[in-house]
Amino acid sequence: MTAATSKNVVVLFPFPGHGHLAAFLSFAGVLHRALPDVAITLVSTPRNVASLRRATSAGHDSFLLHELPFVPADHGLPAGWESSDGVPHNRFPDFLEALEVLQPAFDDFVAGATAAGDVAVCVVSDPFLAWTVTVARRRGCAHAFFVSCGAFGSAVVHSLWSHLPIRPDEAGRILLPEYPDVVIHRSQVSSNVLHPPTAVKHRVEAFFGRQIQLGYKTDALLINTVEEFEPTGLAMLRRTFRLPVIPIGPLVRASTKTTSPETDATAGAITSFLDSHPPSSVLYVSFGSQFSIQAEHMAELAAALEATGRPFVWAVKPPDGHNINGEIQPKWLPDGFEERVTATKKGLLLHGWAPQVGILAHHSTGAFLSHCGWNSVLESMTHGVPIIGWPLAGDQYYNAKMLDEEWGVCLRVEGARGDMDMSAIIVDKATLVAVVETVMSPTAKAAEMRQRARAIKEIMEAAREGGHGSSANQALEEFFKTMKLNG
Ligand SMILES: O=c1ccn([C@@H]2O[C@H](COP(=O)(O)OP(=O)(O)O[C@H]3O[C@H](CO)[C@@H](O)[C@H](O)[C@H]3O)[C@@H](O)[C@H]2O)c(=O)[nH]1
Repeated sequence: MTAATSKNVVVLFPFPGHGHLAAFLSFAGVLHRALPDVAITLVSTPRNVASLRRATSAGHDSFLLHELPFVPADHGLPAGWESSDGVPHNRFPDFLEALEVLQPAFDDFVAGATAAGDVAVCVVSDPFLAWTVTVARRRGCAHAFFVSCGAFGSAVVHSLWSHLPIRPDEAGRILLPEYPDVVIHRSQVSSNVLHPPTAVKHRVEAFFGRQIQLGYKTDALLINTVEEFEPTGLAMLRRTFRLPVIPIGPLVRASTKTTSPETDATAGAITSFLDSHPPSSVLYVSFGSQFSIQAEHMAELAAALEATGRPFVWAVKPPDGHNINGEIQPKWLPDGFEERVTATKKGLLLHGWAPQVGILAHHSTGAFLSHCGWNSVLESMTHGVPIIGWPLAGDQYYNAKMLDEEWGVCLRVEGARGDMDMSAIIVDKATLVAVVETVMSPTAKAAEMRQRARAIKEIMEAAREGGHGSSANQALEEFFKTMKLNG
């Protein structure tokens, strides 16, 4: 691939949430390596730009940052609410609507970028910021969505959003008109999108209605996935959108180096814990950067982990309804739980940010109990680690469904299907013990899951950017052609 002239400008606009920002950062890195002379700018609100700047100082120095003015209080949001990570689920519609007001400032920025005349400006945004299409069209720019979720999950979510409000049948089944083969259960969709309507649901419906219509006006969909890993989901999206649907993945963060005495100490403790256990014997538990399980489920999970006696590393966060970046209160875990598992060297509780990729890369990690956020899915699959799926919201249900039904690499926790605000979720100690034992003990199912995870790992390795004939390279070429960038 030859270098482009600096007359190419790519403007990347991620949705403000950790998983989305991280995926866009990886994408920026890939773009820069493929076309070093393209000017890449990441655009976001002040706090997110500050966090991207910190990431920049850790090695991403290949792009510029641009800050759009955003004051949460102007939209009735508490100070600091600039990232979906800190926004409680019942305020999510407020957050989504607030971001729509960034449009005039973004328009000014794109107008400035195109002012030079002979510059090709291309806008790549998150689908949650679909209004960027309007700006791109107004300013004569190419536009693509970069979807940091998987293809199957995106197709299902898109279908659900296209038919709001959702009316399950008497058995709780939801049929997707575009995809008659896919059946979703009522407990696998957010209550925000279910019939009967309420004032909040009307707002969510109106927001998604706007996104859906704009979604068809883009030039391409870039998906952080791999053709051979998600043929069904990609085919579904291509059928629906009739646009280039380009699997650009797997974009997965590298296992990062530690940068402070504090993180060095944590990393050291994790490594020595993992080193002290046999290969594939440790269960890693994490529910991502935005979600947490309910308080009663935390207690059941802790009791189950202790009962199995299987070694585990748990990136533990306060339960749903609390600040998930806050301290763990003793009442959320069984009495003396952490002290006991630490003393017996059976468990390691990680408070704060866990070095997830490093843990998944360690040979002692045997399975991942995960909410099935797409980044976690890709990180697990690129390291050949099978998943115990405990989805909590949105695409996570469909990611788990795809991994389970298409690949047999994920065992879903029975009963963990309800969304965050449904009281009818039943996940108890016995259920959790059974599923952990199935995956962590030498069962036929566990062996099969490991073998399938290894097969997916190979697919991911073959696809990765850089290798000769890699499908990620082909995808990039297709992207450059569609966006009319010089490759
Ligand atoms: O202690 C932690 C917690 C998280 N992570 C990282 O944070 C990311 C989490 O991403 P993901 O697994 O996708 O979960 P969420 O943060 O919940 O991601 C949101 O965004 C995803 C798409 O980008 C969607 O698939 C999810 O449903 C949505 O919740 C991953 O890279 C993890 O490695 C850590 O490194 N340490």
